[in-house]
Amino acid sequence: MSQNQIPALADLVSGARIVALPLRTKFRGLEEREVLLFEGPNGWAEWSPFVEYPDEEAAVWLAAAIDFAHGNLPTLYRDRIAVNATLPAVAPEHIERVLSNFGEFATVKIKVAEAGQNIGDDIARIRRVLELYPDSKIRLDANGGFEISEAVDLINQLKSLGINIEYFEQPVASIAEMAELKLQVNRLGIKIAADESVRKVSDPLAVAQANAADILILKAAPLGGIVRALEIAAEAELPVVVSSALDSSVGLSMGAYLAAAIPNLDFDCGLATSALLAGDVTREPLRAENGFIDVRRVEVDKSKLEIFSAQDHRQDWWLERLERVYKLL
Ligand SMILES: O=C(O)CCC(=O)c1ccccc1C(=O)O
Ligand SMILES: [Mg+2]
Repeated sequence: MSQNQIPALADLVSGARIVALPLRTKFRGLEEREVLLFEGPNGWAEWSPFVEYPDEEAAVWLAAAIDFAHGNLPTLYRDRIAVNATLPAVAPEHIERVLSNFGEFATVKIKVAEAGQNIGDDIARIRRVLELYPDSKIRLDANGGFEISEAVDLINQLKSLGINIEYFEQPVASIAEMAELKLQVNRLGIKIAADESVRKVSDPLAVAQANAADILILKAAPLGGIVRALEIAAEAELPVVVSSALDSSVGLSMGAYLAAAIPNLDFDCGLATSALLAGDVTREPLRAENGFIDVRRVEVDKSKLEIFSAQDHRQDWWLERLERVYKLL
């Protein structure tokens, strides 16, 4: 981004709106999602690095948000995006309720490898989803939580149950483990997708160069924005899936623009997560309808900002974080 497209810090601070959105279901251990919103010439943008992220990482998310509010927008190839339902690592008895918020969908991403759970819990979750939605495609996401042997164990157990998966997202943590696991399971017809190995490493292309993934998950915010994410997609020469980070509809709109700007998009995208929120910042949320979300900007609603306004000390925390992180741009 060129310097002249970066707004002054004082303008960012005075225009910042900070909300704490309630979740319907705990996700990543969270019951509320804090996000900072601001408006630029293009419209609203969201800055919402998770609170534990260090400033250097949060700065990449800020560059992405500023670019979406102030920068040039890409050429778009489509005006709606096919999306998957996202199922947190809930117990089987909660699955029907959680998935009912997503409307119709063809694909479910199921979280596995949750701390404190075991592979039996994962299998039970997967089987319950297929009981409720026998025709849905299933993908798994372990957030790097498995050892290689555990991932292989889960894959083999699913095989013996006759359950096919579309792909397995970040089953293990490191690129070296991803490469080794991919070798083992590609033989069984299982594809490996990289998420953290793209967005939480110094070189987002390293996992592709190491032949350690079949698919890349691309998230606009942690990659520094739509332009950078598109470059990665073009250079990696792998199929990509655009996903999000439990954003408000404003953050999801950036994901929708990125997904719309990818020339070849063959998988459903992880952009239906507004269904996990019990509140949003707009009267017209980017909600999946019949398995698609629109590609459009989102208008923020003043009364929603008030209803979900974060507590004073959290506002202060975010504004101080913004001032520190801005200096890193
Ligand atoms: O990809 C999806 O289906 C939704 C987004 C998602 O799973 C997610 C949301 C917040 C933080 C991390 C992740 C993740 O993909 O690991
Ligand atoms: Mg993931």
